[in-house]
Amino acid sequence: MTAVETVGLGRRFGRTWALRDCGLSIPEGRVVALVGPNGAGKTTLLNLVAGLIRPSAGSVSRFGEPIRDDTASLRRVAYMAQDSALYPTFTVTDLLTFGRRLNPGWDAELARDRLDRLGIPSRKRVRQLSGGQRAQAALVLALAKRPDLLLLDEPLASLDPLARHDVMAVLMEMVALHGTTIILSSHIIADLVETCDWLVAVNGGRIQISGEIEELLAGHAMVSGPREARTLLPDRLPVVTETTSGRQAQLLTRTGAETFGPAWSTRPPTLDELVRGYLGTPEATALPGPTSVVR
Ligand SMILES: Nc1ncnc2c1ncn2[C@@H]1O[C@H](COP(=O)(O)OP(=O)(O)OP(=O)(O)O)[C@@H](O)[C@H]1O
Repeated sequence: MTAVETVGLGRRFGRTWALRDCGLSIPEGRVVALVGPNGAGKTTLLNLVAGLIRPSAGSVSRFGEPIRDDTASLRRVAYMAQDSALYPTFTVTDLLTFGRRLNPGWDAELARDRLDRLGIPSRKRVRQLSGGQRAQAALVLALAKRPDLLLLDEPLASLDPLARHDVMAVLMEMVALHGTTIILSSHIIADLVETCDWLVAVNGGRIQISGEIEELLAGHAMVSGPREARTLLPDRLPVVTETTSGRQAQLLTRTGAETFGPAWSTRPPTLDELVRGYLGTPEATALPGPTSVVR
């Protein structure tokens, strides 16, 4: 089953398109890394999938159904927004009471255990928590709802490295135990490598990549060799991006494990190299179709 499907999805603010022609099909049970530079359209996409804003064009469906405002549909989704707007005068206990009353499937044990483990005192008010503690509390609210689809907008941004690692482990547990589909945006690719198995890259309001990370890595190569041997590479090589450093040239290509003679070495890219290669070349795309061969 598809967890999220968008067809020709677009959202305009005034005359500016924040997101355009977005076609995505994300299978259930995936942990999706949503990446893109500042202002790319990531939050806009998450807001559309959460149903917080309406499309200016196209459509979104979750679990095969168009987004509706009814409680049954909303119950399946949790969204932790970037600014995790928690009521500042609420205590942590108030937040949990609020969560329990609003959500029939509320997992009180999960919420309590996690807050205890994080050492977040339940008597403290939201405004007395640190930025990282507030983010953790917001995440607890999202997790304890036990959603089928969990949307997280930069959940790791205010967390220290250990906390980031811990959050990713909790997300993995959610997927393993409940088959939750998770879409999380982040600027720190290293945090995503071990956990995410699907990549969506947005750039300038357009989707550049959407696919299984393993397949994407296997379908690309880092090709390195001496600059002066550049002419020995095939003319029609699908190059995503090319950099030179001293006498060395390095290309990210859509060629998989091909080899190009003794002067050139080929290896699969890392996730970071793949993402940087595409985001640095906004016109490149790894989506299927006639635009997929870059140059
Ligand atoms: N409510 C709004 N009114 C006007 N413009 C908006 C609004 N929300 C977003 N935009 C514009 O839409 C574009 C995409 O913004 P969005 O917040 O989706 O980007 P993002 O990828 O989440 O960025 P970041 O990584 O900086 O959080 C930007 O140009 C932004 O200025």
